[in-house]
Amino acid sequence: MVMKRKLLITGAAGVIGGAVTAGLRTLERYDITAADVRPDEARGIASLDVTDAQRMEELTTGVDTVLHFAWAKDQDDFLGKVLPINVTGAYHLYEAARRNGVKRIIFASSNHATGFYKVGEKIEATDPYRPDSFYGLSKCYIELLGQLYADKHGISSINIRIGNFPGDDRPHSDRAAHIWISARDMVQLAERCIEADENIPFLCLYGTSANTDNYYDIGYLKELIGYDPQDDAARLMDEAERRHQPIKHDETAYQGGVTK
Ligand SMILES: NC(=O)C1=CN([C@@H]2O[C@H](COP(=O)(O)OP(=O)(O)OC[C@H]3O[C@@H](n4cnc5c(N)ncnc54)[C@H](O)[C@@H]3O)[C@@H](O)[C@H]2O)C=CC1
Ligand SMILES: O=C(O)[C@H]1OC(=O)[C@H](O)[C@@H](O)[C@@H]1O
Repeated sequence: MVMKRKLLITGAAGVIGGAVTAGLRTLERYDITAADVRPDEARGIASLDVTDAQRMEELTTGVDTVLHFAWAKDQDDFLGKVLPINVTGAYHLYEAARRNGVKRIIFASSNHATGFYKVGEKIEATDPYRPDSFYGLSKCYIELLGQLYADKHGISSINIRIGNFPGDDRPHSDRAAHIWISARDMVQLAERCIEADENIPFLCLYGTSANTDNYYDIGYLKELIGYDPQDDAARLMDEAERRHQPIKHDETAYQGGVTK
């Protein structure tokens, strides 16, 4: 009998975690534990509060790869949410992973880790951080937590700087056209990160579809991990225009969509 790779997906009741869990389940190739602070028996989602170190320890037992999508929103409440829930939760995850011999953690980072690069600048995933908010800064911290555990404990850490993934699977704004990722591309990217060479110790990458107007050049990911995105925001925006669906015109000076 072929042993299936054991995955833990956190934040599985959420927009991205839900889509990735459903997509990976249809492949029938993985043994998946899905978990969220909002458990849902009907959807096969167990209970996990990322601030509960003991529960994290239980759920990572015997797991090969964790996909970490759990996140308490209210992005810039540094003292109320970012630090006590999201940063602390990531710490518990890495610690539990270390103790339980988890091989790889795939973390849902964000374009906001580098959101203060100017629109028009072509950036690479190895360029210096330019967080545009406490939210973006917390993503930088957690990416580097991954670097620490990769260097010190040999846990392979892949940080996907996700662009824009709205719940209804279509881009809604001019800015989204540069960073959007479709559900099927997100599932493919997650699967490619799970399957990527086990000797990759640490990797940051931008997670977008094959958008005509992408801020980032992601073409190299095809050779590196086999990511071959199928969708393009420009195509869907043309379609939206034909159907008179509203598109927000929200171009800003900075890639994260922020103003000073
Ligand atoms: N949707 C987007 O456009 C982007 C999302 N991301 C990142 O991707 C991840 C997922 O985002 P979404 O699916 O959009 O968010 P979401 O809010 O739909 O999903 C997050 C999930 O985490 C769960 N959660 C909250 N607190 C928790 C806790 N203490 N313990 C366990 N689970 C908890 C929530 O119940 C929710 O189901 C987040 O880390 C987010 O920062 C990054 C860039 C873009
Ligand atoms: O930049 C964006 O569009 C997205 O980036 C993120 O990191 C957020 O989690 C998401 O709510 C935003 O919509």
